[in-house]
Amino acid sequence: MFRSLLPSRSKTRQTSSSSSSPTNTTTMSPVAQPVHPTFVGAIDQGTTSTRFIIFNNRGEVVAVHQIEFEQIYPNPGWHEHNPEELVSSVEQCIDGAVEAFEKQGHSRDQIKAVGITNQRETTVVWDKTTGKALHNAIVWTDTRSQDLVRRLKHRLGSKELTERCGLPLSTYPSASKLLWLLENVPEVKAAYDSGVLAFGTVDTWLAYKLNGGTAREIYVSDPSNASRTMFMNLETLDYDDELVDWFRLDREKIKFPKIVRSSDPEAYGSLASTALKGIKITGCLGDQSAALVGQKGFTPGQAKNTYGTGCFLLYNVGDKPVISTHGLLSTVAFDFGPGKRMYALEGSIAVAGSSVKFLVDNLGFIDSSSKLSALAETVEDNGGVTFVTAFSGLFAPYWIDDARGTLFGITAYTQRGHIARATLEATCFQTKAILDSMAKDSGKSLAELAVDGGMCNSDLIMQTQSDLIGIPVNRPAMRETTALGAAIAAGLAVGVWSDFKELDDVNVDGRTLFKPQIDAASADKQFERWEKAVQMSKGWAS
Ligand SMILES: Nc1ncnc2c1ncn2[C@@H]1O[C@H](COP(=O)(O)OP(=O)(O)O)[C@@H](O)[C@H]1O
Ligand SMILES: O=P(O)(O)OC[C@H](O)CO
Repeated sequence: MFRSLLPSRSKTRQTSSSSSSPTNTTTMSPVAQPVHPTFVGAIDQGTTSTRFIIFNNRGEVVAVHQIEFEQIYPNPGWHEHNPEELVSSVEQCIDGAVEAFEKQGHSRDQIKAVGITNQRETTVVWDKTTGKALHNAIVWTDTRSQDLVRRLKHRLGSKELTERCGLPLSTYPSASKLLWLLENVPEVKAAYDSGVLAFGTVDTWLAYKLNGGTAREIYVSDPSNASRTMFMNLETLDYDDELVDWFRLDREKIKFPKIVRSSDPEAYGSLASTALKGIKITGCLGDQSAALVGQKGFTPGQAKNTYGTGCFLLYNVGDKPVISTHGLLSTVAFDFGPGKRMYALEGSIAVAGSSVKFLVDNLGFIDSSSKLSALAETVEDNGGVTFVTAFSGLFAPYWIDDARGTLFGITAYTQRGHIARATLEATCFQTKAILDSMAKDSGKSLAELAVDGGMCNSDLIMQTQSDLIGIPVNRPAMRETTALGAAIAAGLAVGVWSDFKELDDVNVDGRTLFKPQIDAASADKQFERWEKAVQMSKGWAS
């Protein structure tokens, strides 16, 4: 039953070329000048890769180091990461980026603070007396808790959970992953019974380990991460005893991280090792919140859609949570202190860039993600093919846990290009469904969609998206918005920026606007077909 904590198999390749492709790279750009003497570092620990990026105080990327790490799929629907490898990938990225930074003539003490942003919900458990992980991290996409969730749905009060924590009972949040570990892994249960079990999302694990683990015992999380567990009350931004009790967990036996602000000069400690030893960690945001901050979505009504491994649309709804009645999540956008705490409505798509990687790694259609568009452009349209990429069931707005990936419309006419097109369209269709739900929940329609994330490098995907939703799609030139958000959170805590206003000029140049090129009637017709396919994909994993 137990997966061993496998040794690192990550590869690091260094190059001096400037590239935004998701390979293992160190990038040096000539933007930093002596007139901008302060810098902020950002750890971006995503689902498929880790990056450390050093920004100057104009929000420009000065140095990057990126490493892809091992994806562990022990069984169908299971997805794990080695927690030690996540930490070592961060450490290597810090060292690699600092090396590139110093080669440009800068000194590491010009880096004033470091922020963390991370894949959310992914669950790590460790022994607080040894600091050692007790199991591989269970990744947010993992569906092994499906049966457990079905059982929980029969428990009295299951329908009321969402009002308090903003999330639906599903395999996605951390709660069901933690319960699965307690039910299925004797070491985890033994640690719980003897009161030494520590639980955390990836932010907590990284802050703990980067501070030196048991030496300093930093156990913290920010509200944008803690709001993904199902244990946090959205109003109080603290753990809700009734929620924890509902999951039948004993707070005496399990160490939950303290929930602190997303930007804080002291709470997150400092780096105990690496080239930046002694530098404070002063910002922390779940990656989707960080992207909203990096797009400067500080005011209600602003939204962004991030096309990474999954795809996540966050819409700033203001300083009060809005509970969706149309399949969206309610979450904390960020907490930068009084008057600067915002909530978001979220549309979560489990499979986006991972469907592209599926064509590359599993089916060998192409040899890199960046070639998907070229393959899709070998044909004029999808040739009647629809791909419901429900590898982890379907998340928002459908929440169909027994759907699985299904290809519709295959004929002898179908070419690889048609399947490539259907793959990229799937994320765009699901985004359209989410925007429709958002309009129903908020009573407003978006005028424009700000985008980022690896998949947005494809012009074809962005054009398809704009065509299907009928509004312009606005893509920044600097696409590292997630890391920028973490840097902003960290920089605000130490005065690199004193308020949001100072960020007005950050990341505004060189944006590309994709405008709709098809009429609404043909977009609607395509969308109807997608909705039909979604309904037909139900029930496969029941
Ligand atoms: N040009 C491209 N076209 C389509 N997909 C791409 C392209 N470049 C990267 N991707 C996809 O983007 C994803 C990586 O995006 P990224 O934002 O780094 O994700 P994460 O933060 O989840 O690790 C990968 O799944 C990859 O397949
Ligand atoms: O790795 P990403 O960028 O797809 O983001 C993962 C999310 O945080 C999961 O909720």
